[in-house]
Amino acid sequence: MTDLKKLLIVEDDAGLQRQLRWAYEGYEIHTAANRDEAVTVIRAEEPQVVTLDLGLPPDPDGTSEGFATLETILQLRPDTKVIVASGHGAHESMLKAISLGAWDFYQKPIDIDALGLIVARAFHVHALEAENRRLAERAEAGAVLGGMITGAPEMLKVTRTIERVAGADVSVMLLGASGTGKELLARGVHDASPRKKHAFVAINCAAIPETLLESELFGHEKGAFTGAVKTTEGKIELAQGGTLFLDEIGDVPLPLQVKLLRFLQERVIERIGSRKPIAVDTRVVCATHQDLDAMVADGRFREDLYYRLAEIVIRIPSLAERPGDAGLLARHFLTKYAAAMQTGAKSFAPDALAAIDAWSWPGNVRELENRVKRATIMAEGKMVSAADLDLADKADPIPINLKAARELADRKAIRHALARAEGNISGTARLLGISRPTLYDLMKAYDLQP
Ligand SMILES: Nc1ncnc2c1ncn2[C@@H]1O[C@H](COP(=O)(O)OP(=O)(O)OP(=O)(O)O)[C@@H](O)[C@H]1O
Repeated sequence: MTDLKKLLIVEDDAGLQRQLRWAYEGYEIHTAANRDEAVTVIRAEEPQVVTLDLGLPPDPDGTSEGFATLETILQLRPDTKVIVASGHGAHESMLKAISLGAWDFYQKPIDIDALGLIVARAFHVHALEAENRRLAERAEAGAVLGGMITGAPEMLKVTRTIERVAGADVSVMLLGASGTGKELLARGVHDASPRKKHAFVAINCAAIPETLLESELFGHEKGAFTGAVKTTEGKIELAQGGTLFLDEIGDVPLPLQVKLLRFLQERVIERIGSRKPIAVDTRVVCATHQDLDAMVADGRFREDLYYRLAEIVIRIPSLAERPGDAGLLARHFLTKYAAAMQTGAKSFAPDALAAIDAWSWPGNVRELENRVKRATIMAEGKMVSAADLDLADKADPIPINLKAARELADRKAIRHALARAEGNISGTARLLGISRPTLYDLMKAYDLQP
């Protein structure tokens, strides 16, 4: 929406309409003499403020058409500030108008100066509300949980869950595909917890050879094995007081699972080559992209360890399951890498945006970050193209069409409701929250059978 202040005057008296039109300065004025004209202006111009005469044709001496117009305006643009005018002594009509959502009222005959003040205040409040909404949207769609960029409700739900569980000293298991941000979220758990002043220690159990993993985790004494030239603390010990993040927990071999379980039960470790127990107070967060339930079922992962690690289980949606996030993250990474590498790339060309939206992102955020980083270097001008992202020809040829999307959603909901109501039309309409005639119309339009 533009910042231009647009005022719609709905008034059927041509003389009064003219008088009002010239009474204001600094606004773009539109006029309407009846409901239809008002609706046309609301749709086309989206005025922030409307003055509405309740006595409109075909009921110029009553209020019915005025109220109907008020309701239509608020249905179309609920944020519009509607100031209602009515004849002297029409106290009840005013109260009704306010209860229907009008912002303010004034009584005829019109006092131009007083009305001018009400209109100016309405614009002011509208601007404040719009700014508030913008700020709230930015906060929602921006960085959450220190550094997580998301605007997707699916992911915001995850971050809120994490914020809630961070304070309780429970173990957290993050399940999600590679590159979905599990490590970032594990860090989020740590940063939002009372342990944040202590260390966050991460170890990727899949990246370390089996033979070294035990020593990495538990540490070793000097001379414990060939090559152990000095005593070394393990990652568990290093996370004393803080948080230990065990990435790819599904890759821990069974013998080491036993040792991990013992640590989680007794909260003590022994370095390799030592019998001295060392008490360690650390919170464990783990993650995996594997199906741990299946691994437990066929004996590849210990069930008792699973329950120790999974006091809270959080599933991280893939990037494809978070509509809109790919574009948001792409812009974030473009800004970041263009600044870091001092390139001229500033924005995405339309074909790049379409490709980003349509691509399925099998490698999730990591893939997106890599593609944008590469594209920032490859782009020749200010615009990053789909080819720079190596996504040319990969955009979905189906254009986004809201009508088609709505029809699909309608069909799905009606089919579900019909199934639940066992084909009963009244029951189906009730479940859907619509009237029977509306349901009949929709079923006819979509050619659906009960
Ligand atoms: N929502 C996000 N906002 C900003 N950066 C993100 C987001 N999600 C992931 N990243 C970045 O994407 C990269 C991959 O994320 P991360 O390492 O947390 O994923 P992962 O799920 O732990 O991956 P893997 O399972 O492969 O270890 C990192 O550079 C991370 O900073």
